[in-house]
Amino acid sequence: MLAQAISDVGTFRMPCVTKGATWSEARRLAFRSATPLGSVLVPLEKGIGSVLTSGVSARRDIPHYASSAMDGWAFSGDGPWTLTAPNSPLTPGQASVIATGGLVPAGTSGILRKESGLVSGDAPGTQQLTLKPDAGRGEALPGRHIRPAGEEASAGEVLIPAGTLLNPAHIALAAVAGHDQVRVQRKPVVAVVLTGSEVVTSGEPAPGQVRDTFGPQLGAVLTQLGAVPGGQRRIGDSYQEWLSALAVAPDGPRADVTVTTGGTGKSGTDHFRAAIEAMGGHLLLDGIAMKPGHPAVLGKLPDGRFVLGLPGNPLAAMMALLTLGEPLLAALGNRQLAVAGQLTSGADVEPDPGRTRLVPCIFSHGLAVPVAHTGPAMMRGLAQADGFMVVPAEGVQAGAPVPVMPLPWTTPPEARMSP
Ligand SMILES: Nc1nc2c(c(=O)[nH]1)N[C@H]1C(S)=C(S)[C@@H](COP(=O)(O)OP(=O)(O)OC[C@H]3O[C@@H](n4cnc5c(N)ncnc54)[C@H](O)[C@@H]3O)O[C@H]1N2
Ligand code: MOO
Repeated sequence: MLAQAISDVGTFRMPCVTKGATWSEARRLAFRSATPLGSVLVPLEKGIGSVLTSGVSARRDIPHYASSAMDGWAFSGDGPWTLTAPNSPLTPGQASVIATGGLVPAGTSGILRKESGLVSGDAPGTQQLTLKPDAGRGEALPGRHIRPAGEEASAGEVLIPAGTLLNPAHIALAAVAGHDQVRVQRKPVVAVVLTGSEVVTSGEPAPGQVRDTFGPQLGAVLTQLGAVPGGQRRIGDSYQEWLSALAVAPDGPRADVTVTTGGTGKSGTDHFRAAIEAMGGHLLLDGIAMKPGHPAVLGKLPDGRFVLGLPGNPLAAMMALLTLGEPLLAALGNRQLAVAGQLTSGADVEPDPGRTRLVPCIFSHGLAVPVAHTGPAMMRGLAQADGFMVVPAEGVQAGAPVPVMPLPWTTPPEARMSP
């Protein structure tokens, strides 16, 4: 149940934390807690993958001059033609050598392709150009093989409308249209703080240690969720380390969101809540009635930064990221809140009173089929999955509809290539 979002404390209205939200409430709360970041001008190549906020128009006609579409000769009037120096105006009966893309001289009627013409004589000024007998019909007609100015676009024409998700071809078109920068929706910058003195980053961990599952994947997942990775930091389990990791150096990079992993529980080494409070921040949401990932926390610091606390258990953390992080980043990036789709359940899933279960599954022939190895500390099931089922507390029976969410890296089934 959603607790009240604001409570009165004396004459102040203090933000109040929502505890134990349902899965849907948690997503909505995360989405509503943020407003879109502004737009930003970026160099062309940095705009790929961003949403354009100001349309791109042609600065002038494209192409901006009439050019030759072939290697050969520019000619004027009917042949035979006397060859003159290239790049000079032509009068009827004259022709001059031109290359593909060359500026068409004034007075040009058309372009004769190299393979369609014959040059006789050697002395400059006396060479004659004639049409080869086997040249195709119409090779010397007016306008032949000329790319007229403005053929692709007229000056002022909108080439890429605002709202377009920019791909490399859009960026090339913006360059052709004379632009050096594009105005795009700013993406949230997300810093990551990985906690836990038992976490090792290479090789095989000793008993009591765990191999880091977050460092290698979070940058990519955050990028797929529309964020710009803003650096990773690793700390142990002390409160002081938490405080200094969440503090921002005055000249350091500014993140919009900091994601932490671990430390969301209630043990002596779990400092998320205390650190947020000590820094003058507040919690927006503390815990979600879901499994796995129930200890997930969302807070906000006085500098406006959001802090998303993911549980340490690997699958729990990813489900928490997709539950809270995905809507938060969507709101900051000016995108819609994604809603669950619906498939038919391919298996019975038992009731679990009071909480939603997020069950990694594959999508196959319209069915959502749960995968094995989906304990909160496991990654094996998620690595096979296309998405996850959002199973209500009362469970779901095989053959019944079930809400599903795709994983950020999953290609929609209709877009998959056949082998
Ligand atoms: N008494 C209770 N204990 C626990 C509860 C509870 O309700 N009462 N909830 C359990 C659940 S559910 C979760 S999830 C975890 C949340 O734990 P924390 O967020 O405090 O995380 P840690 O305790 O630091 O670590 C938990 C687990 O995750 C492993 N871990 C941490 N970082 C990494 C990493 N980078 N790569 C791989 N694995 C990592 C860590 O070693 C622990 O095994 O609390 C339960 N306990
Ligand atoms: O977040 Mo825990 O499953 O619910 O591991």
